[in-house]
Amino acid sequence: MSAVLNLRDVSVQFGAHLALQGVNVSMQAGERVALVGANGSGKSTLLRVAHGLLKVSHGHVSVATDVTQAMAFQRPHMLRSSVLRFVVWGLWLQGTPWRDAHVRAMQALERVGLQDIAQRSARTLSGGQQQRLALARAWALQPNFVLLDEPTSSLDPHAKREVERLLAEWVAAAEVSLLFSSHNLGQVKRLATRVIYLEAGRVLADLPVDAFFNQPLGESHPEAHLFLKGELG
Ligand SMILES: Nc1ncnc2c1ncn2[C@@H]1O[C@H](COP(=O)(O)OP(=O)(O)OP(=O)(O)O)[C@@H](O)[C@H]1O
Repeated sequence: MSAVLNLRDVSVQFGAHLALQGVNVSMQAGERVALVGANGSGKSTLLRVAHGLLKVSHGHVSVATDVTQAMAFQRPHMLRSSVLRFVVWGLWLQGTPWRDAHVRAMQALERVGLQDIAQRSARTLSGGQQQRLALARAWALQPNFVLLDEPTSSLDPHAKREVERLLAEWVAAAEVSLLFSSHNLGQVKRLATRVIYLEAGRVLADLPVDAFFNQPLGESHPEAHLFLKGELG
């Protein structure tokens, strides 16, 4: 297996605040890694660093050269455009010719069940539809490394299940590596192969998913243990 992502001793500073501190993470191709931790623990920052959107203040980041990345954001920024255009635009930026981009965008919209509203303004979509649109946009790029920032946050239970089902289908059908943040520990159990627990910008636990949930973490990782108890209790 080869590393798709390697963060070595990475720190990110915003003013006086350290959002990430001495983070070491190496991800192999095909891994599905969940980032968990309280609000403000650094999950989104780590995702943005991995996607090259944020420069690190210290340390080193490398991404394998054969990797095609796509990221879907927690609150996707909807352009003043149609649903279809929103997806086409991502492909066009990637260098896909306009006509091919249209075909692939429609396929991606069908995949997430938005084909019937392809001409609607993206801004008029519900939260769940916007999350599905963000997935379609990422999907259309045919990435082999997908980064998702809380893919089902603020969705109702039905929409949550629906988006999660799409995600599970996607990662099962394609050889993709997945790095995602989530506050939904059930979802983490269902989708992840490995869990990284962050607190105040530091990695406090980095374990296979079974070990994270089943091992008594109390002695080895007291903070992660308390977090789990709080979230599950
Ligand atoms: N652009 C920025 N400028 C200043 N501070 C920032 C910026 N982005 C993030 N931070 C701070 O860095 C810390 C980590 O933020 P981050 O968004 O990575 O946390 P998170 O774990 O994703 O939180 P949440 O669960 O609420 O999404 C927070 O204290 C946040 O306020």
